Amino acid sequence: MSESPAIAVRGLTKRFGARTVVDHVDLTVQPGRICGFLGPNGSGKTTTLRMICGLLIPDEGEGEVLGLDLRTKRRAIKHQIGYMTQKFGLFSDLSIAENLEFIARVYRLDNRKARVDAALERLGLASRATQLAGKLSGGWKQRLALAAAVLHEPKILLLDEPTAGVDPQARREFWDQIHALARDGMTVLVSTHYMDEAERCHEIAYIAYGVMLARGTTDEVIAASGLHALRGEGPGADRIAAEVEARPGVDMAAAFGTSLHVCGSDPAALRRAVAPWAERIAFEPAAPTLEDVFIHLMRTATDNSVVEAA
Ligand SMILES: Nc1ncnc2c1ncn2[C@@H]1O[C@H](COP(=O)(O)OP(=O)(O)OP(=O)(O)O)[C@@H](O)[C@H]1O
Repeated sequence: MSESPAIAVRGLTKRFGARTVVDHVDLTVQPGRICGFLGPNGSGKTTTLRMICGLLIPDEGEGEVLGLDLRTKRRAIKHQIGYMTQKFGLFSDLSIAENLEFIARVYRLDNRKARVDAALERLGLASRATQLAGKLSGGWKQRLALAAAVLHEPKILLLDEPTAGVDPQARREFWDQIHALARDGMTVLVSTHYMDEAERCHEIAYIAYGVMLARGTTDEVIAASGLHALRGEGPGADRIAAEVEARPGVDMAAAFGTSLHVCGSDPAALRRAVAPWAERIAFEPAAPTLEDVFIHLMRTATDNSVVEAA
């Protein structure tokens, strides 16, 4: 397919004072794709997303968003962005429909009734339209926030940790909605700390301390990490994580239930590391997880926040 990318940015950089919080980030995302941003707290995920969407001016870098020049067409780009922030404001004593109507009026949208009805329908809110927003559970509130973010039918949706504190069922339903929007052609950028959410993205970008360290589908990111893992089962396997992790060749070891998950870059060194326990604990090759990769990347990245403290 020769479709132009929804987002194609190069060398995006942002500094706050002496500190570079986003350092020459490149990113290309095709239309209708869901791209997840992961990384430690304060790593520049939100700042990167906000620059890409024209909400923040980069200090360096260039690119096109929806075919528009990021440096000169930020206003036009912003009009085509829907942004759901970590904290969204709802009027708790207005109903779901009234909240959406209010937002439509504030943003001076045309065809307000049709837009509100379409958003209610699209996000499965129609049957609850008259319910007061203040009485909604966390999951439904997120859904209302999502409806508000897409009311103007943006081409790009920006979600900043959209399901923090929401239960697994509501999270799953929320993500079904995100996929439905992407199927209709919306490009979605989402920051998250949840592995299950990362796995629901078409592709992910891992940013640590402003630098993009990994990019691709989850399988590609895991394969590119070069990590290997072992799973240990046997008496006391869940109690030796700290000892195993202290051995050379082990990146990390953690108990999962009664078993032990061990991971590192060199399979032979991993085997040597667990040899002292091999008589009572059976170690079998296991698939490294996305979490293994992220922890590995985080530990090998340089924390630039110390500059700030200096
Ligand atoms: N307007 C600002 N002025 C100064 N520093 C800022 C500003 N906005 C963000 N920062 C700093 O830049 C760094 C990156 O912040 P950002 O919110 O992009 O990180 P993040 O990866 O989204 O973090 P989290 O996962 O905690 O949401 C942080 O140290 C933050 O304190």
